[in-house]
Amino acid sequence: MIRMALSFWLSAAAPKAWLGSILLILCTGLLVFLHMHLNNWQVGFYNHLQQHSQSGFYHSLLNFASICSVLVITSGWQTHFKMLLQLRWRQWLTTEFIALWLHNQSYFHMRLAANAADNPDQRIGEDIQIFVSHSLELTLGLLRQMITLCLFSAVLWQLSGEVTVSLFETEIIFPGYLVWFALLYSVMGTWATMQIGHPLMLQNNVQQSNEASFRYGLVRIKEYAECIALYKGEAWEQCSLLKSFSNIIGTYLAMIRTTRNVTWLSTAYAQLSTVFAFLIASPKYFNDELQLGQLFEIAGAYWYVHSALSYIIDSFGKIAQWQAVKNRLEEFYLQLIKIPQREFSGTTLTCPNKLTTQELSIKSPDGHTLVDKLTTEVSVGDSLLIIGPSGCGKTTLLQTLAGIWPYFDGQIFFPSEAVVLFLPQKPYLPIGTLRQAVLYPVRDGRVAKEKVAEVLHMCKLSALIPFLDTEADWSKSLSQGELQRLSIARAIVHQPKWVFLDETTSCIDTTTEAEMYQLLKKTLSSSSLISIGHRTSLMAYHRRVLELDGAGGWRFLELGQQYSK
Ligand SMILES: Nc1ncnc2c1ncn2[C@@H]1O[C@H](COP(=O)(O)OP(=O)(O)OP(=O)(O)O)[C@@H](O)[C@H]1O
Repeated sequence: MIRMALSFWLSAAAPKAWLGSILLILCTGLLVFLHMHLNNWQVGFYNHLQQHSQSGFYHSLLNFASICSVLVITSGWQTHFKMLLQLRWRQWLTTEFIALWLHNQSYFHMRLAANAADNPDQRIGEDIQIFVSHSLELTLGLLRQMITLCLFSAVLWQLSGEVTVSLFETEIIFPGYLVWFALLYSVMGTWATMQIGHPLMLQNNVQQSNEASFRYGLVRIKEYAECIALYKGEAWEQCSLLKSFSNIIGTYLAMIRTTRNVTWLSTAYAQLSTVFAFLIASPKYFNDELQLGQLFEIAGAYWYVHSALSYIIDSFGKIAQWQAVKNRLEEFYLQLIKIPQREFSGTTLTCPNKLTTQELSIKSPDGHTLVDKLTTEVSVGDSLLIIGPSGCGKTTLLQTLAGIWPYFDGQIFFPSEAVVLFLPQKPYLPIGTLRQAVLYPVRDGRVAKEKVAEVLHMCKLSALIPFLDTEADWSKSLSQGELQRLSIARAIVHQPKWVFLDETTSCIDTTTEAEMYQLLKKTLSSSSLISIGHRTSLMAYHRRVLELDGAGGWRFLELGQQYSK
């Protein structure tokens, strides 16, 4: 995941990425340098105070003002460059993930996969944003602390001088003893924090999933508002939502406990460290080896070295959250790049003017055989009706022909170079104008408005013509029958050479259904028609009928033979 995310700096957006990064690093380095100046400034300031030098005091304040003004301006620019780089990185990463998700119909295949990554919407929408912002914040923080550590360790080493410890009549000299104290103190603190705080990483991961599931539950109520209202299922939905929310509460309570323990440790650690430097440097001060200004300079340098070394402790919450979203994105990314490489035993080849299957066997995800060794051929202009009991695999057969169902053996020769249109069982309309809905999935407006209006009129949808340019979520306001007739209008507008209809007229009365099929036959006279349906009346519009029995068996019915199911 990290390697994938870092390829932003090698992508087409690399010039902007590098420019932003360099400016950000320069600002960060300059800020540390200015903080070092401020620490050094303390020497003169406190010494002037100690010596009651008023002119020296004012001179120090003037110096302070000039350092601070550069610091303020640099801080502003650092924030600006950081946010800009965050935005560009997120934009690039989101575009990559959307492309991967939609590429090779991975969004569909992922639904079939066992242990598929949950809530891809949250992973693309929110996890990427957190990943990018935390990655930048943590990297910049690390960089800042490393520069701080290098600069201030040198200062502290010089200021510490040497201490001599007598051990068994041997004198041991420790140079830079304050640096060693800071190192020891921080290593102990970091180790203790990791011990206490490590559950936070897993808890963050679980909480991201809980939040996503809860949000999904809320969205489903919006989506299925009509069904829930008709069933009066409010109590059930409320119970289900509260149950989902109780998972959030449970994990959050565990997070509160872990965070409280980490806070106890980190606060005690930070408070102790403020007096620690004074404590170890004070003997020299009381022996008049140091002035007050120098004592403050040592304490300041110690504080910077100590805070650089305590980076993991200070950023622990952020690191835990970053780790959680990184894992979630990694899991999602691995599934997305593996799906197109999955091994299928069946093959689909291109063949002009003919749809052929050779020994085509289709299985359900749990291994149940739906169709066994189907061999058939449909020529251009021909028509075929597929029938069979509910759940026998009719839709799955169509999905296999369309190339989106992976569990099949045998060979399919599919006329994919010709214009092919699948009208699925559940009509789908994108959010937009009614004209866009009819033209879907074509985006451009090559088809004239008058032509679309004429087709709507043919499909008995004249009442919708005035709304052709009205934007709405049309699938919410149209009836199921209207949606199905709109699908037929779509087929007429696109003029496919092959049209597959999966129970496309199941919600339409038989008289209108007959009219729609006659219309299709007339307007798509040279096209092949492959339909799925339960009504025997549909047989009249197809030359052949294929019956599936759901246990793998299949047969072609003779014309006029009664459908027994
Ligand atoms: N995404 C899926 N995951 C698991 N099982 C599935 C999936 N899609 C279909 N199936 C199973 O495959 C079998 C065939 O389903 P399919 O939708 O093809 O039946 P059908 O004949 O079209 O039914 P109907 O006439 O009711 O629409 C069913 O048992 C169904 O549960």
